[in-house]
Amino acid sequence: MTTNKGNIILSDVSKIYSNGTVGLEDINLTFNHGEFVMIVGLSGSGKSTLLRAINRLHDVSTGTILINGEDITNASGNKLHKLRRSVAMIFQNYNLVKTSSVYRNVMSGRVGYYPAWKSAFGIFTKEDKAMAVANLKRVNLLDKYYVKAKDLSGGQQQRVGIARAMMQEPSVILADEPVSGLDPKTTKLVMNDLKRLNEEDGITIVLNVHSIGLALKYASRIVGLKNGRIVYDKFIEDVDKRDFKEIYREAGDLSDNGEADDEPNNP
Ligand SMILES: Nc1ncnc2c1ncn2[C@@H]1O[C@H](COP(=O)(O)OP(=O)(O)OP(=O)(O)O)[C@@H](O)[C@H]1O
Repeated sequence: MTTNKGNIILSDVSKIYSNGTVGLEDINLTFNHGEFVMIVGLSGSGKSTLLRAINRLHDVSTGTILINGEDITNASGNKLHKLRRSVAMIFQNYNLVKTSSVYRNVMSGRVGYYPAWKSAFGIFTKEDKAMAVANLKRVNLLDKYYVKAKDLSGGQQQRVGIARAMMQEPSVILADEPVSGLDPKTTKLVMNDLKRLNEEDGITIVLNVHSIGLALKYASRIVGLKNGRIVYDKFIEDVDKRDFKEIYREAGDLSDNGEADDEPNNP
C-alpha cells in the first residue's frame, strides 16, 4: 500500500498580499516523505511566505497545497485541525512561553490532541507526560525540565521548540530560520537534532535558511527562491557550489551567503 504521509504537493501556488506585494508566484513543488529540504534565497524572496502557506498560517491567492495527500487550502473544521497537527512549526524567535517551565512548553505541543478545557487545566495522560520526557531526552534537555524558558540560552530554547514540535507526532516539520542568531556551535546542535529526527523518524523537513554553507551541509535537496519564484531546485548530489552565485548575484549581495559558517562536514 502506498502512503502519502509526509508528502507535500504545491500546485500553481501564488500569494499576493492585500497591499499588492507578490509573495509567491506560480510555485509547483513536490516534497516527498523523508526529504530534508532547505529553502535558500535573499531576504524578501518568499521563504517565510512559502512555509506559512504550507501550514495555512495564511491563505494562498491561487493554487492548491496537499499535505499527506489532503488539500489544506480548502480544509476547515476537524480536517484542518488534523492536518495542522501533522505539520509542526519551528520559529526563528522560538515562540515559547518564557515564564513557563520547559515541561509546560513541551506539553503545549500536545494540545491539538485534547479538548481545550483539559489542556487549559494541564490535564494530560501519563503516556503524554512520558512522551514529553522522551522528547526532552532526545534534545538532551531533560535536566531543564522545571527550568523557566526565559532562563535558557537561545540554542536551548530552540531545542525545547523542537521537543514541543515532536509532541505533535508530525509527519512534516517546517522550520523558519531556526538557527539565525545562534553561534556556530549552537547552530550545529540544533541542526543535528533536526537531522536526527529526519533520519530516525522519517519526518519531512522544510527549513528556511540564509546560509548556503548550512544548506550544503545538511540538506538532501536545496530549493532557491527569488522574488517569489523558484529559481533553483536540486538534490544535494547534483548541487554545484557555484550554482548559488546565480541565486544571489542580482541583488549584488554575496555577504549573506553563509560561507562564513563552519565548513561542511558530517553532522
Ligand atoms: N504580511 C505581509 N504583507 C505584505 N507584504 C508582505 C507580508 N509578508 C511578507 N510580505 C512581502 O512578501 C515578500 C516575501 O516576504 P517573505 O517574508 O516571505 O520573504 P523571506 O524570504 O522569508 O524574507 P526573510 O529572509 O527576510 O525572512 C516580501 O516582499 C515581503 O515584503
